[in-house]
Amino acid sequence: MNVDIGNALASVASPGLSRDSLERLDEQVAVAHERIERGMANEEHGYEALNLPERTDPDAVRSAVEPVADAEALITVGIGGSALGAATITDALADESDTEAVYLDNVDPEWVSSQLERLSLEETAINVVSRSGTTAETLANFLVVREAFEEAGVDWTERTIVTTGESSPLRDLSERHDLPSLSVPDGVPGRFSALSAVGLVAAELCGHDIEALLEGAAAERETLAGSLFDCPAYAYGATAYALDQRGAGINAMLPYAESLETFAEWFAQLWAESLGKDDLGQTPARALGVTDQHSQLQLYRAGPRDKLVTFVSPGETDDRPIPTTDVEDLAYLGDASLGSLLEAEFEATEASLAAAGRPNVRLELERVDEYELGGLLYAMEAACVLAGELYGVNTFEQPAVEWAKKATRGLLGGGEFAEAEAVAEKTELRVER
Ligand SMILES: O=P(O)(O)OC[C@H]1O[C@H](O)[C@H](O)[C@@H](O)[C@@H]1O
Repeated sequence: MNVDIGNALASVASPGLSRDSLERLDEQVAVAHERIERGMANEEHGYEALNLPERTDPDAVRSAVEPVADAEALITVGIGGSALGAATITDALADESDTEAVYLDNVDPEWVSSQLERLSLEETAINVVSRSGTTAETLANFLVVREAFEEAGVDWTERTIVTTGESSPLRDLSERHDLPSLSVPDGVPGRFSALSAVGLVAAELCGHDIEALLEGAAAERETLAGSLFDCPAYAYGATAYALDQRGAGINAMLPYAESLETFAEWFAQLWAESLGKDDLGQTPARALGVTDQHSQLQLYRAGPRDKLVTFVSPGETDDRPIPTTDVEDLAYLGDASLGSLLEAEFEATEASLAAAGRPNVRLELERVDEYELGGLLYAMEAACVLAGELYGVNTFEQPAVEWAKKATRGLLGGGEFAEAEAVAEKTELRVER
């Protein structure tokens, strides 16, 4: 992945950066890099995620998937970090696959039922993924899926893979039913686990080259260096952090490929859960080029000066010519293709933001394939770890999420009532029709 931070500089942007301020920040980047390398070398919690390109064993993934290799669909039952990495990969590469990847993360009953009703369950495999093995949504959806298989007369134990952490209730279940199981590696938080078995099971079953994903990530790992001017991932992380310090508290992620829409969702969890603590952090906003040019661009160019826009250029794509027409007003489209139109819109939008003094950064892929995608995921994780060091927060915890998790359990009678009572006692100000 390459990164162009030119449009984040003060000459064109406000709240922009100057080259001098980036050079001063680079001293902090050097210190942060040493800390990151030390954490990786000592396999410390969180930092260990940046070792995944060397640690992940593609053969273990392949043998777990083997019994269901002919499945027409794979239901991944998981949420947050246990679903979004895998979904980013299979959505980005969906065109190359005959196997449908379905993700049951939400517990919206109508949606879950509609998915189970439309799939042919005897041709479907299940991967239940939870690092903790205790997430209510995942366990509830798994129980529902299991029951649907039983009702359809399909032996779910023949079609289920379990991906979980070491001391998890799901591990006991996989042992009891002798299910193929994979580990969420120790020291790897869910949102940093895309390049472990968590992200790779669906990719493998859908026929993607998981080695190439890891190779792309390993190549990015090689670029980690003590200066933001030598390392694209750090250039991004440091620029995003520095712009936030100047008021760009929102980071709008704007990939210019339909296939990368889920990547923006994955990035949102990574950035929000990792950096949003101690009253600090930068709010990720999900967007899609060119669609959001026609819905959000007005705000990005002329609204509050509180945003960084991150463009993702997908590089080479299959193209499709635009047919010629004798309608005079449309003649300019005559020599164009959908691809060249998309590219022109991308450049025009970047320039329009820059001209209005709105900072933006461009992440460049050569194309959307396994290698480039592995590099992009790794680079964003490294960028996030660097940003966490610069903010001085604990990047790898998410204590604020736990409160609501416990309260939900409490409301359902599963203990931890202190939080549940707080929910029940909330102040109400209802306006009724
Ligand atoms: O993998 P699990 O333990 O089921 O966790 C799934 C998700 O749960 C919570 O919402 C955490 O905040 C996320 O970071 C995590 O990815």
